[in-house]
Amino acid sequence: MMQQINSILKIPPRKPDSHKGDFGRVLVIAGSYGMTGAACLCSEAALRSGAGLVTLGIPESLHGIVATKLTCVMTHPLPETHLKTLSDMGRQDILDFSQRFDVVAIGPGLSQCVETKRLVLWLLQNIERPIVLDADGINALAEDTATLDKIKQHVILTPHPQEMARLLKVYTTKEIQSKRKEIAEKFINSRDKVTLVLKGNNTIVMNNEKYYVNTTGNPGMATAGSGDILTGMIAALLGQNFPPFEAAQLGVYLHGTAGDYAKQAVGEISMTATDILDNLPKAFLNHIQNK
Ligand SMILES: NC(=O)C1=CN([C@@H]2O[C@H](COP(=O)(O)OP(=O)(O)OC[C@H]3O[C@@H](n4cnc5c(N)ncnc54)[C@H](O)[C@@H]3O)[C@@H](O)[C@H]2O)[C@@H](O)CC1
Ligand SMILES: Nc1ncnc2c1ncn2[C@@H]1O[C@H](COP(=O)(O)OP(=O)(O)O)[C@@H](O)[C@H]1O
Repeated sequence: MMQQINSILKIPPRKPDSHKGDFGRVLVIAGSYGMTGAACLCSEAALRSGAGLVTLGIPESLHGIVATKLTCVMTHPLPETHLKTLSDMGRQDILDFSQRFDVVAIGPGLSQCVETKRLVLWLLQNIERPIVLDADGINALAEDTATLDKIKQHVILTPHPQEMARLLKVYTTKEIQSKRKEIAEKFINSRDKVTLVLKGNNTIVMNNEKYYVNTTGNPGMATAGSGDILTGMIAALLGQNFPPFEAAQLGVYLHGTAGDYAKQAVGEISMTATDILDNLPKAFLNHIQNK
C-alpha cells in the first residue's frame, strides 16, 4: 500500500564555513534554435535554488546568445545538427563532461529533432549521475520507454499531462487528468529508479513507495517556461543531497509557493515565468529550518 506524504522537509541553514562545492554541481542539457529561453530559465532556476555551480550545455551556434543572457551560469558549446539542435556527435563529450557534475538535467527546449532524441536515449542509458528529465527529454523517452530500465542511477521525470500521454500511449490527456493518481501508480509500478512528477493543478510526486499531492501554485503558472524553472529547481535540490523523492517534492512545493508570491505581485493574467523565477528567493527565504 502506497503511503501518502503530507509533511515537507525544511532546508537546513548553511554552515558558516560552507563552500560552493558543498551545494552541488548541476549540468543542464537544454535548448535549440528558437528555444534558448527554456535553457536559460532552467539553469537560472537551478542557481536560484541553491546549486553551487551550474553549467548549461547548448548547441554551439546558440552559445553566444545564452552567454549574453546568463551571467552566473557557465556555458558549454556542444556539436549541433543543421537545425541547430544538439547532435548525436556530442554524446561522448557530454558523457565525459557529466562526470564533473553531481546532477544532470535534460530536456527543456531540446526540440523533437530525430537525431537529438537519439542522443537523449543514449545519454539516459550511459550517464552515471542522477538525472532530471523534462519536456523534449520526455518526448525522446516516449520513443523507447524500455530505456527506463537501463538507467544507471535514478531519474526524476517531470511530464505535464500531454507529455505523460505521449509516454504511456494508451491514454488521452483527458483520461490522464481524470485518474491522475491511478495512472501515475500504474506507470511507477515497481520501478525503483524512477520518481514521477505529474504536473498540473495538484501536481503528484510519486515513487514506488510513497506519493505527495501538492497544493501550492495557481493557474497563473500555466505560462510558457514555468515547467522549465521547476526542472532546474529539482536538479539543484538533488545536488544539495535531498533524496530524489524529497528533492522533487520540495521543488514542486517551492515552485508553487513562488508562483503564489508572483500572483500577489502581478496577478494570474500577467504572470510570466520570469515572475516565478524572481519570486524564488522569497519562497526559499520562508522555508529555511528554524525560521
Ligand atoms: N522560452 C522557451 O524557450 C520555451 C520553451 N519551451 C519548450 O517548448 C517545448 C515544447 O513544450 P510545450 O509544453 O509547450 O509543448 P507540448 O506540445 O509538449 O505541450 C503543450 C500542450 O500540453 C497540454 N497540457 C499541458 N499541461 C496541461 C494540463 N495541465 N492539462 C491539460 N493539458 C495540458 C496543452 O494542450 C498544451 O498546449 C519544450 O521543449 C519546452 O521546454 C516551453 O517550455 C515554453 C517556453
Ligand atoms: N492551474 C495550475 N495550478 C497549479 N500549478 C499549475 C497550474 N497550471 C500549471 N501549473 C504548473 O506550472 C508548470 C507548467 O509546466 P509545463 O506545462 O511544463 O510548462 P512549460 O512547458 O511552458 O514550461 C507546472 O509545474 C505546473 O504544475
